[in-house]
Amino acid sequence: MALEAAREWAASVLPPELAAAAGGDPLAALAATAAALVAGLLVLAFWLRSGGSAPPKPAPASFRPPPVKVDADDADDGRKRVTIFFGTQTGTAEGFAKAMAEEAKARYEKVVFKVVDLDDYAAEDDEYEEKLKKETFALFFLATYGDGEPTDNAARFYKWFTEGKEKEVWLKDFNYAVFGLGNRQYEHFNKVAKEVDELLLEQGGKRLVPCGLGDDDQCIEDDFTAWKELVWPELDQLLRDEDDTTGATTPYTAAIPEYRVVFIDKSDLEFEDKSWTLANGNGVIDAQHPCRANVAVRKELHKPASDRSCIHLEFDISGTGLV
Ligand SMILES: Cc1cc2nc3c(=O)[nH]c(=O)nc-3n(C[C@H](O)[C@H](O)[C@H](O)COP(=O)(O)O)c2cc1C
Repeated sequence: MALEAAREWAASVLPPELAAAAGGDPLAALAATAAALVAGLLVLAFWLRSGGSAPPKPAPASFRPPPVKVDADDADDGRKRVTIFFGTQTGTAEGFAKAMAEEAKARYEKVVFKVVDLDDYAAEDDEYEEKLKKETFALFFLATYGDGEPTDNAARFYKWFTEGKEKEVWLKDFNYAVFGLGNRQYEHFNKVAKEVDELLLEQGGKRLVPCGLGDDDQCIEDDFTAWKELVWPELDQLLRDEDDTTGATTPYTAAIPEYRVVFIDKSDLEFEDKSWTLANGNGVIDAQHPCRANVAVRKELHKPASDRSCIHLEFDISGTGLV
């Protein structure tokens, strides 16, 4: 009887769909609803006891910024640094810059020397000023072409440097020297080097020696050697520590490409090897991939009374692919 009364009461309080889902028994539906409610309350109580926070998410994979690659030459280890820039078209300025660096490394063992292609120095023009401000010792090897134009790899720097800004003093503690590569036969002899040398001075740089004027109409190697002899005493003062025992006359290690010179008497040749003048087997011919060619003209430019020698050579480049 009491069970029947409870069933009637349950039917009056529960929606008919729930009773239908429980097989038409409102009391069973009520019991199932109560059980679900109790289970929900238990989960809620457990969640509140655990501090009410959301279930922990899986820990994100730890993020580490990619390691910054520090060039050993750029690390700030307190050592003095010299940057040797080059602007070249056919490789001579680059060869001189590398030769200078090699010799300087032997002279100043504690100093870091870096040879830099001017094109690679800054990705954007804005970076030139920022980067140059951090330089303290800089050497420039700059060739001139055309109507006193810079080489392709120096063109962007030269435009920025000569046209871009007002000529106020912005270089501080910037010791520099410039060696120009040119040819006196041209109207604008060494214009690029002279211009850069002058502007660096105007803009606050400290010129160590007069601009070297290499002339490949004569012996440009001699000009380079003479200029270096002026530079070393200046660098000695700036780069040598008191405890530096490295001798000033450390032998010179050339980094410029070396070639073997073989004198052949034609009468010794059993047959004339025509393949001598053919291309070098590489896709390109440059300072690193030279090709063979016969000497067509050889003249000593110095008079017999001179204690120097400068030889004018003309090569027969037919068959090399250069013409
Ligand atoms: C086509 C041409 C144009 C040149 N124009 C000039 C010039 O205007 N002024 C100058 O002093 N030298 C000029 N030179 C000489 C070069 O600057 C010189 O040969 C230099 O040593 C080249 O250096 P690099 O091998 O580093 O490019 C010119 C040479 C060539 C082949």
